Amino acid sequence: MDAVVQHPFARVPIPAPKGHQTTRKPTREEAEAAVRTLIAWAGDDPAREGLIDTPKRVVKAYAELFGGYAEKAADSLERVFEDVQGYDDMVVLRDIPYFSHCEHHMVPFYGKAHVAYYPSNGVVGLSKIARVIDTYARRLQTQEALTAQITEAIDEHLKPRGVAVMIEGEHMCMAMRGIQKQGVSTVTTQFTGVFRDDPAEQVRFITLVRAAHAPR
Ligand SMILES: Nc1nc2c(ncn2[C@@H]2O[C@H](COP(=O)(O)OP(=O)(O)OP(=O)(O)O)[C@@H](O)[C@H]2O)c(=O)[nH]1
Repeated sequence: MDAVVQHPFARVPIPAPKGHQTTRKPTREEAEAAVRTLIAWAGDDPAREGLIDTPKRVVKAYAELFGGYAEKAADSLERVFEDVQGYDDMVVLRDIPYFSHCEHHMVPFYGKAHVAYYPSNGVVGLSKIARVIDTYARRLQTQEALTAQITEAIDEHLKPRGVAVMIEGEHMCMAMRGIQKQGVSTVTTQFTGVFRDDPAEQVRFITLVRAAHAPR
């Protein structure tokens, strides 16, 4: 059997060709060869003109689409603004777009994320919340794990009085293949602190999120 490598960011061992070291990330050339194999397996000719550079492009695209493995949410949440001049109510960011890939089929799911927290030790820059979402979305995910990881990162690093995260997603693995149901929206939520303990806080969060979608 081929040796197995444990990529530092991978959750499962990656089969490696014989003779390779056992603890390294596959090279760009190996990744490109894997794309050529998939093209041929799908039934096309990886050597034809239109496809000749495709493995390079795919690997470059993967570096971007899965760039979240090389990032830490903590880095985005490091800088806290403590002087918020008396503000201690809910901060809500709604309709943050995200793109991710399901870990089952490696096809996209995407939609909107809504995040709220009650500051206790200060606030973070608004863009940093969106960065945390991207750090986790740009990995192989389930929507549930994505929701939990975003919630946990904000809770752990900001230590607010509570965090609420709601994610809406359409999964291409359900729309383009398999059951082929288009337009299905999956909604996941996770709450900590006051949001978890007080259902009225959940209602307030959901009301504020929904207000964005109310007809004008
Ligand atoms: N809970 C959850 N399931 C997901 C997510 N993304 C994809 N799935 C589901 O993962 C399941 C994988 O099921 P399997 O039976 O192992 O794979 P499959 O034969 O391709 O299943 P079908 O999609 O039903 O054709 C499917 O039901 C997908 O809809 C996600 O984010 N969360």
